[in-house]
Amino acid sequence: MNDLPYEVSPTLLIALPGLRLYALCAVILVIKMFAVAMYTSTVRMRLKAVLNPEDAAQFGTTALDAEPPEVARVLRAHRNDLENIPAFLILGLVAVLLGAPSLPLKIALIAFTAGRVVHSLAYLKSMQPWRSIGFSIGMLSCVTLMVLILIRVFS
Ligand SMILES: N[C@@H](CCC(=O)N[C@@H](CS)C(=O)NCC(=O)O)C(=O)O
Repeated sequence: MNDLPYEVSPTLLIALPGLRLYALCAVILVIKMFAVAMYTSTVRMRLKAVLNPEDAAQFGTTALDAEPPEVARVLRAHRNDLENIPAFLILGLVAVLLGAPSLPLKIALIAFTAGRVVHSLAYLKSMQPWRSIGFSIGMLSCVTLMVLILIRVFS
Protein backbone atom coordinates (compact mmCIF):
# COMPACT_ATOMS: atom_id res chain seq x y z
CA MET A 1 0.00 0.00 0.00
CA ASN A 2 1.10 3.61 -0.52
CA ASP A 3 -0.29 7.06 0.30
CA LEU A 4 -1.20 7.85 -3.30
CA PRO A 5 -4.87 7.93 -4.39
CA TYR A 6 -4.01 5.19 -6.92
CA GLU A 7 -1.79 2.13 -7.14
CA VAL A 8 1.61 2.49 -8.82
CA SER A 9 2.15 -0.71 -10.74
CA PRO A 10 5.81 -1.77 -11.20
CA THR A 11 4.72 -3.68 -14.30
CA LEU A 12 3.35 -0.49 -15.85
CA LEU A 13 6.44 1.49 -14.89
CA ILE A 14 8.74 -1.05 -16.55
CA ALA A 15 6.62 -0.76 -19.70
CA LEU A 16 7.43 2.97 -19.93
CA PRO A 17 9.32 3.48 -23.22
CA GLY A 18 12.98 4.08 -22.51
CA LEU A 19 13.00 3.13 -18.81
CA ARG A 20 15.06 -0.03 -19.24
CA LEU A 21 17.44 1.77 -21.59
CA TYR A 22 17.74 4.63 -19.10
CA ALA A 23 18.55 2.12 -16.33
CA LEU A 24 21.20 0.48 -18.50
CA CYS A 25 22.78 3.85 -19.40
CA ALA A 26 22.78 4.90 -15.71
CA VAL A 27 24.57 1.69 -14.72
CA ILE A 28 27.16 2.08 -17.52
CA LEU A 29 27.83 5.70 -16.57
CA VAL A 30 28.22 4.99 -12.86
CA ILE A 31 30.55 2.05 -13.58
CA LYS A 32 32.51 4.35 -15.91
CA MET A 33 32.85 6.98 -13.15
CA PHE A 34 33.94 4.35 -10.63
CA ALA A 35 36.50 3.13 -13.17
CA VAL A 36 37.93 6.66 -13.49
CA ALA A 37 38.10 6.91 -9.68
CA MET A 38 39.89 3.57 -9.46
CA TYR A 39 42.27 4.64 -12.21
CA THR A 40 43.16 7.69 -10.06
CA SER A 41 44.24 5.32 -7.28
CA THR A 42 46.23 3.21 -9.74
CA VAL A 43 48.15 6.26 -11.02
CA ARG A 44 48.71 7.47 -7.45
CA MET A 45 50.11 4.10 -6.42
CA ARG A 46 52.34 3.87 -9.48
CA LEU A 47 53.81 7.32 -8.81
CA LYS A 48 53.53 7.06 -5.01
CA ALA A 49 51.88 10.49 -5.29
CA VAL A 50 49.63 11.41 -2.39
CA LEU A 51 48.71 14.66 -0.64
CA ASN A 52 47.47 13.24 2.68
CA PRO A 53 50.22 12.63 5.30
CA GLU A 54 48.50 9.42 6.48
CA ASP A 55 48.56 8.03 2.91
CA ALA A 56 52.21 9.06 2.50
CA ALA A 57 53.06 7.21 5.71
CA GLN A 58 51.36 4.10 4.28
CA PHE A 59 53.38 4.34 1.05
CA GLY A 60 56.60 5.09 2.97
CA THR A 61 56.97 8.42 1.16
CA THR A 62 56.39 12.12 1.88
CA ALA A 63 53.15 13.95 1.14
CA LEU A 64 53.20 16.23 -1.91
CA ASP A 65 52.00 19.86 -1.92
CA ALA A 66 50.39 19.58 -5.36
CA GLU A 67 49.09 16.82 -7.63
CA PRO A 68 51.52 15.65 -10.33
CA PRO A 69 50.26 16.25 -13.91
CA GLU A 70 49.28 12.57 -14.46
CA VAL A 71 47.05 12.52 -11.38
CA ALA A 72 45.67 16.00 -12.08
CA ARG A 73 44.55 14.86 -15.55
CA VAL A 74 42.52 11.93 -14.18
CA LEU A 75 41.01 14.22 -11.55
CA ARG A 76 39.95 16.69 -14.27
CA ALA A 77 38.31 13.85 -16.22
CA HIS A 78 36.45 12.82 -13.04
CA ARG A 79 35.43 16.41 -12.28
CA ASN A 80 34.07 16.84 -15.81
CA ASP A 81 31.95 13.72 -15.31
CA LEU A 82 30.61 15.25 -12.10
CA GLU A 83 29.73 18.43 -14.00
CA ASN A 84 27.69 16.51 -16.59
CA ILE A 85 26.44 13.08 -15.50
CA PRO A 86 24.24 14.09 -12.53
CA ALA A 87 22.28 16.49 -14.80
CA PHE A 88 21.78 13.69 -17.33
CA LEU A 89 20.58 11.26 -14.65
CA ILE A 90 17.88 13.73 -13.58
CA LEU A 91 16.87 14.87 -17.08
CA GLY A 92 16.81 11.34 -18.50
CA LEU A 93 14.60 9.99 -15.73
CA VAL A 94 12.19 12.93 -15.89
CA ALA A 95 11.92 12.61 -19.68
CA VAL A 96 11.14 8.88 -19.36
CA LEU A 97 8.56 9.43 -16.61
CA LEU A 98 6.85 12.18 -18.64
CA GLY A 99 6.48 9.74 -21.54
CA ALA A 100 8.71 11.64 -23.98
CA PRO A 101 8.56 10.39 -27.61
CA SER A 102 10.46 7.13 -27.77
CA LEU A 103 12.82 7.63 -30.74
CA PRO A 104 14.43 10.99 -29.83
CA LEU A 105 14.46 9.92 -26.16
CA LYS A 106 16.34 6.70 -26.89
CA ILE A 107 18.76 8.42 -29.26
CA ALA A 108 19.55 11.03 -26.57
CA LEU A 109 20.10 8.36 -23.90
CA ILE A 110 22.43 6.30 -26.08
CA ALA A 111 24.27 9.33 -27.49
CA PHE A 112 24.93 10.81 -24.05
CA THR A 113 26.31 7.54 -22.72
CA ALA A 114 28.52 6.98 -25.76
CA GLY A 115 29.66 10.63 -25.70
CA ARG A 116 30.74 10.40 -22.06
CA VAL A 117 32.68 7.16 -22.65
CA VAL A 118 34.47 8.87 -25.56
CA HIS A 119 35.13 11.94 -23.38
CA SER A 120 36.75 9.92 -20.58
CA LEU A 121 38.90 7.80 -22.89
CA ALA A 122 39.96 10.86 -24.88
CA TYR A 123 40.79 12.81 -21.71
CA LEU A 124 42.90 10.00 -20.24
CA LYS A 125 44.67 9.43 -23.57
CA SER A 126 45.12 13.19 -24.30
CA MET A 127 43.16 12.96 -27.55
CA GLN A 128 41.74 16.09 -29.09
CA PRO A 129 39.36 16.87 -30.82
CA TRP A 130 37.81 13.62 -29.51
CA ARG A 131 37.44 14.93 -25.98
CA SER A 132 35.55 18.01 -27.21
CA ILE A 133 33.46 15.87 -29.57
CA GLY A 134 32.48 13.51 -26.72
CA PHE A 135 31.65 16.48 -24.50
CA SER A 136 29.57 18.18 -27.22
CA ILE A 137 27.59 15.01 -27.96
CA GLY A 138 26.78 14.75 -24.25
CA MET A 139 25.76 18.40 -24.05
CA LEU A 140 23.56 18.14 -27.18
CA SER A 141 21.89 15.03 -25.75
CA CYS A 142 21.06 16.90 -22.55
CA VAL A 143 19.65 19.83 -24.54
CA THR A 144 17.50 17.33 -26.48
CA LEU A 145 16.22 15.86 -23.21
CA MET A 146 15.39 19.35 -21.92
CA VAL A 147 13.43 20.14 -25.10
CA LEU A 148 11.52 16.83 -24.83
CA ILE A 149 10.71 17.58 -21.20
CA LEU A 150 9.54 21.14 -21.92
CA ILE A 151 7.34 19.95 -24.80
CA ARG A 152 5.62 17.53 -22.38
CA VAL A 153 5.37 20.17 -19.64
CA PHE A 154 3.68 22.74 -21.88
CA SER A 155 1.49 20.48 -24.03
N1 LIG B 1 34.54 23.04 -16.57
C1 LIG B 1 34.80 22.82 -17.97
C2 LIG B 1 33.65 23.46 -18.77
C3 LIG B 1 33.69 23.20 -20.30
C4 LIG B 1 33.91 21.71 -20.62
O1 LIG B 1 33.42 20.82 -19.92
N2 LIG B 1 34.70 21.47 -21.69
C5 LIG B 1 35.04 20.10 -22.03
C6 LIG B 1 35.30 20.00 -23.54
S1 LIG B 1 36.63 21.00 -24.10
C7 LIG B 1 36.25 19.61 -21.26
O2 LIG B 1 36.61 18.47 -21.43
N3 LIG B 1 36.87 20.48 -20.43
C8 LIG B 1 38.04 20.12 -19.68
C9 LIG B 1 37.83 19.99 -18.21
O3 LIG B 1 36.68 20.07 -17.72
O4 LIG B 1 38.81 19.73 -17.51
C10 LIG B 1 36.18 23.43 -18.32
O5 LIG B 1 36.75 24.10 -17.46
O6 LIG B 1 36.69 23.20 -19.41
